[in-house]
Amino acid sequence: MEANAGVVAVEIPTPEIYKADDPQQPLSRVMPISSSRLNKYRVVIVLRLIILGFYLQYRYTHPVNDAYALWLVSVLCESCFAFSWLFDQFPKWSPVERETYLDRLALRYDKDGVPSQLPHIDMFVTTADPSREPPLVTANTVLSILAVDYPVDKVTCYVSDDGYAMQIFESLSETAEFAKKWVPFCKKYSIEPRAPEFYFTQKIDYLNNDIDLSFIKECREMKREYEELKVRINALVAKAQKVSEEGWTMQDETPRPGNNPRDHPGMIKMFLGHDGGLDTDGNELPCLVYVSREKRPGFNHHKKAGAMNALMRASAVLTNGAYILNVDCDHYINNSKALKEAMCFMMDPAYDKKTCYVQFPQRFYDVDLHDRYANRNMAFFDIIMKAVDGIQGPFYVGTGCCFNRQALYGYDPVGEGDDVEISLLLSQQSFRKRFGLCPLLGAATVREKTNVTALLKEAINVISCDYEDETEWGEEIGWMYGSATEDVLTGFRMHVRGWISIYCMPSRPGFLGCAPINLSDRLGQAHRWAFGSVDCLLSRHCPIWYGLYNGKLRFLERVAYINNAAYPFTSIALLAYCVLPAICLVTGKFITPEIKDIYGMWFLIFFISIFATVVLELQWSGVSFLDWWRSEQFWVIGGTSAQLFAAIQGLFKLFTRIDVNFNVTSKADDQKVNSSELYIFKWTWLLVPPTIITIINLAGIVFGVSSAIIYGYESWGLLSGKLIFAIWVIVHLYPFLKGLLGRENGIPTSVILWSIVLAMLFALLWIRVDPFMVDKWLEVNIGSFVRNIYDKFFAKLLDFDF
Ligand SMILES: O=c1ccn([C@@H]2O[C@H](COP(=O)(O)OP(=O)(O)O[C@H]3O[C@H](CO)[C@@H](O)[C@H](O)[C@H]3O)[C@@H](O)[C@H]2O)c(=O)[nH]1
Ligand SMILES: [Mn+2]
Repeated sequence: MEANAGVVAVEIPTPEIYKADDPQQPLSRVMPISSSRLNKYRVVIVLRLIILGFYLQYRYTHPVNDAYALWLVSVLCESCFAFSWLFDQFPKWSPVERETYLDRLALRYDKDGVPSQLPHIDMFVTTADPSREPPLVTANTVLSILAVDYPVDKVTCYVSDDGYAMQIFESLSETAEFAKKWVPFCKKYSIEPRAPEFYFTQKIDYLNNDIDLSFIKECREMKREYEELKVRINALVAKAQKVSEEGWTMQDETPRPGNNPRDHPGMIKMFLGHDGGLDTDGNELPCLVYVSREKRPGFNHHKKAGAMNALMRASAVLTNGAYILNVDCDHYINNSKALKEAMCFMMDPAYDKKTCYVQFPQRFYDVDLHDRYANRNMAFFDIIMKAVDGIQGPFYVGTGCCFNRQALYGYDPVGEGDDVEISLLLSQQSFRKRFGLCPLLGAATVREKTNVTALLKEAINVISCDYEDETEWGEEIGWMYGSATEDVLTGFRMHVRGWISIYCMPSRPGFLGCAPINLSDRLGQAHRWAFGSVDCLLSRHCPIWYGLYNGKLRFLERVAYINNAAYPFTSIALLAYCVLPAICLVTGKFITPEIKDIYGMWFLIFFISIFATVVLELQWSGVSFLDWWRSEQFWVIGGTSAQLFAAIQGLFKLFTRIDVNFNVTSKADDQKVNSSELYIFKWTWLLVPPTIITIINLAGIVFGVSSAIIYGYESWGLLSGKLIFAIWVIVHLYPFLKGLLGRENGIPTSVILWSIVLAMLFALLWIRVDPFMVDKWLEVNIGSFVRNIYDKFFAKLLDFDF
């Protein structure tokens, strides 16, 4: 400013016309997070690191002599937390946010009146269990895809049915019919979202003046049609309850071979598309392909990853889209521009040759108002993912992710001066060893629409059980096998090859899915994730050293992956730490010497620094305090249950090779927010440790307070330290308790019995620790305390002179 003082302002020539179709213009932009905020955050991180050093130094040099074991355990736990904090914190050094320019994309590749230049996208939907994943849920997802805002001949929707379920198959055929009316309606009025169940449950303001009368009429008509579709799909579900042994008869009266989901031939059926009939406006619709891969006993089908690989080959044969976008059956497209959003990155010259995937955050439609079990997972989706996006890219989280097909084929990103047709480099022989016998895989050629019968035959061939024998599917290419969470591993392999990924967060969420609503489903999911992580850490893909030799995985990205794989192990320390306050309260010992000297200061400063990092982190990420607090609570709930078991099982598997199952999470077929489903759960072993922790801490508080009142044997400073410690634990476990007690059927007797047994064991243990105190306490309690009360109140009452 000052340099310009007194100088006549020079007019800066404005560009004649703003050229959005200029190929030099980027299609997206990194929006660095306000540097003043970020810098404050970084300063506080460094301060916290220093303070942590002093704090730990004090802890190590000041053992509690009369409670050495307590002190040692607590110091070990604290060191473990400090260590895991480092791994969690440092990848968050330079988070980013991004912005896309859809208008530039349209001007450059999708001008009105000319054939669209946008690339072909194959959309994959996976469903596995018709009893947990209602066909209506899948139907809605499929409709949102068919109606997506993208050239119809450039989208194909593949549905993988791992349950080989008639109700899924037939409801797809109903859905295809309904799409002929639904898609033109969506496009005509540009409605959002384009999944009818969710469109019709949102409030439509019919009284708004701007609203078109013909819209009202058509909307009512569509709603009626959709209700009819629902009735028909529900009828199919009901019909499927009674299945004969010989198999099904399909709608067109041809028999369907077998009905055993574990033993059946591969099946593909195409609906809509080029010669599948036009919609009510006379336009073509995207092709919809039902795929149920072959299943035979004795084969390892590799769960979801196997299904994805089968789809990848089938789609390579039939359409060979350059990009693949996969969603779980419950994750419908909520923003019809989502595909174009992804293309803003994939088509951008700055990114196109090195971006393996564009990941959207997982968002949910059915989370209860208070998000009791941290389903929204904001600390992950809005903090960690934005942070790794600033390094080498977000993790792949299994759904709402658009892949570059070449990256899935295991190729390296194309560098400067590299040959684009990489597949040509492979000899015939190594090609077979890699991709199997089908010659159509691996290359980037567009499929002709003719000759569909021959292509279908080839597609059936590539989804057979033995196709992958002696190939690199699941090992080097496609979705990775051998992990309960194939997703993170698949993305990790790409990052190791030097690809980058991108996090795409349009303001209207791209996809919405169904979160597990009750505690047992939620813990089951947390368990599968944690087990997948542990498994990865102990496998040959261990992020600590896997791919170190080629040096393409950036250091902080590696740290983030290590943190993602190792976090379940902190649960062992967490368990110990949550039991400590109870032990402290009943034994009268504490993990620190007196809180009064310099230690008290470090302790306080340390907590302030933790609080400051949290506040600043919430500030740059825009996450609310409540969301953060829910994640924090779930860290303790999941840590003392799901993750703890996963960590133990992971170690167990290392020695015994026994795997865990992929139990599909149940999906409700409407928005059952705050419904009774929230309270339904099955009792599992997962619930034992947090239940015991709560009980013993509550008992400890009662014991500690009462004995201090009567007995007054210790300093109030130490007592309040212990109480805060115990309350900290209980407050974190509160949503868990609510889930446990709030259920409709009451606590199963087995839980109560086990709790009593374990509480007694705990008491015995404690009596062994300090039998003298027990006697003293009992005497005091039953003796003087009761007599005191009697003396004070009761005796006075009796003395009352009538
Ligand atoms: O043998 C199987 C098992 C599962 N699935 C499908 O996999 C998807 C994910 O299953 P779900 O039970 O919904 O798991 P979530 O815990 O909700 O899923 C998250 O975590 C998984 C990894 O554990 C990822 O694969 C998912 O994409 C991600 O949404 C569903 O569409 C299933 O139909 C199959 O296709 N075949
Ligand atoms: Mn899910």
